Amino acid sequence: MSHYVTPDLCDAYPTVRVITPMFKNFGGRQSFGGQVVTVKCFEDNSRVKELLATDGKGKVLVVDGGGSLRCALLGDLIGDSAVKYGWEGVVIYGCVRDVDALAQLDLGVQALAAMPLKSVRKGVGEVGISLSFGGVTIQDGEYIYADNNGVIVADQALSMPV
Ligand SMILES: O=C([O-])CC(=O)C(=O)O
Repeated sequence: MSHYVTPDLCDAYPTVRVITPMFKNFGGRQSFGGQVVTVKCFEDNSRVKELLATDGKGKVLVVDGGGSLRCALLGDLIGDSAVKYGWEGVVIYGCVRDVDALAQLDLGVQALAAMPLKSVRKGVGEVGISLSFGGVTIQDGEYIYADNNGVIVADQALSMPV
């Protein structure tokens, strides 16, 4: 696990794309980053559950949940699965629940808010497509870095300046 400081990355790589500040840290990792896997789903976390039960080493799942504040797309059970499968973290343009448990996990989690209701699971959602939220477009396979200062996207892997 690498430690990333997004202000230092922004200074070192002026072309990074900075997502509009709106995410909060809910995970046990204060800083995380990796190669992006994209998923777009609205109030249905079927794809999130499936993906976080596949190998995630070096990867961050980026979920465009349409900004819905009406249900959570991730909780402690799916969070446990993400840890088991080696994911670096999850960035959710939407909500999470079981936040006290998420805070104990060796996983980065950034989302808009906590929400106690679960989502439906009807198998609806698209994987690997281009996402746009927070003023930024994110492609599957790009790189994302997050800490308590913000969330940034780059088309190449970044390393901390020495
Ligand atoms: O099961 C869900 O839909 C979300 C959740 O609460 C969990 O991951 O524990």
